[in-house]
Amino acid sequence: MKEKLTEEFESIGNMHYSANTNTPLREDAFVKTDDEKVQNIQKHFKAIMEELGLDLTDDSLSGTPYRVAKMYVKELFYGLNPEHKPKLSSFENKYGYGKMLVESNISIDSSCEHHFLPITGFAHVAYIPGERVIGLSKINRLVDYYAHRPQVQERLCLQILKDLQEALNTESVLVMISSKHLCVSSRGIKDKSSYTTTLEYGGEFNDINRRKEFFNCLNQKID
Ligand SMILES: Nc1nc2c(ncn2[C@@H]2O[C@H](COP(=O)(O)OP(=O)(O)OP(=O)(O)O)[C@@H](O)[C@H]2O)c(=O)[nH]1
Ligand SMILES: [Zn+2]
Repeated sequence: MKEKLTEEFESIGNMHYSANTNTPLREDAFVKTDDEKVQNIQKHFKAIMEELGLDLTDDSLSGTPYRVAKMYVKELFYGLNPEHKPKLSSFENKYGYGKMLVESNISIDSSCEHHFLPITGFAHVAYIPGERVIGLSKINRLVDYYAHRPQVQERLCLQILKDLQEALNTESVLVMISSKHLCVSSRGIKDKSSYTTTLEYGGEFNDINRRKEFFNCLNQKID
């Protein structure tokens, strides 16, 4: 089972890119269960808090190592466990819809792998169907899955793009992410106003007119 999961994880969408966009993982990444990971991280985080001089006998602090460990494994980083990868059910494009579909304002809640601080913002995804269409919510679910790993925004963008290209069997997919990195706004340079936009695409989106059409769709307001 564990070997199978590792294989699955490593084979994620190698179809269209020679660059390796996989999240760097240790070989033993799937040996321990999530509950074992929570137990171990709890001990390590207790040591960090004690090193900072905090008194863990205080009843407000005593549960924090467990809370943080559970939050890492089960709330912030569940996308490291391939068992949580959504099934991207696709359907035959019987109706022959052939123009652009845009799923916009998909919430991004991710974490920066350099500082383990939040990345928050939105993803906008577009594709031009061939023979297959995909359930709309599966796009949001895929974004959510890859966001819940320690990330850099460029790789997050590519991981979403590659899986959608594979599921839809077309290169004509575009993924745009605009987000704020707390590691830029709340520490270091402490720039509160800047945000980061990444844009990756293939197929028909190489045509500037297709990308303009996409940007026009983003400007539509429905409420
Ligand atoms: N390319 C890219 N860089 C990121 C992302 N998230 C954070 N970073 C950057 O990663 C870099 C890490 O740089 P270092 O110099 O090793 O770390 P640092 O001393 O904490 O850097 P400062 O943030 O400049 O204080 C910083 O410039 C971050 O802004 C991301 O998603 N993509
Ligand atoms: Zn960071």
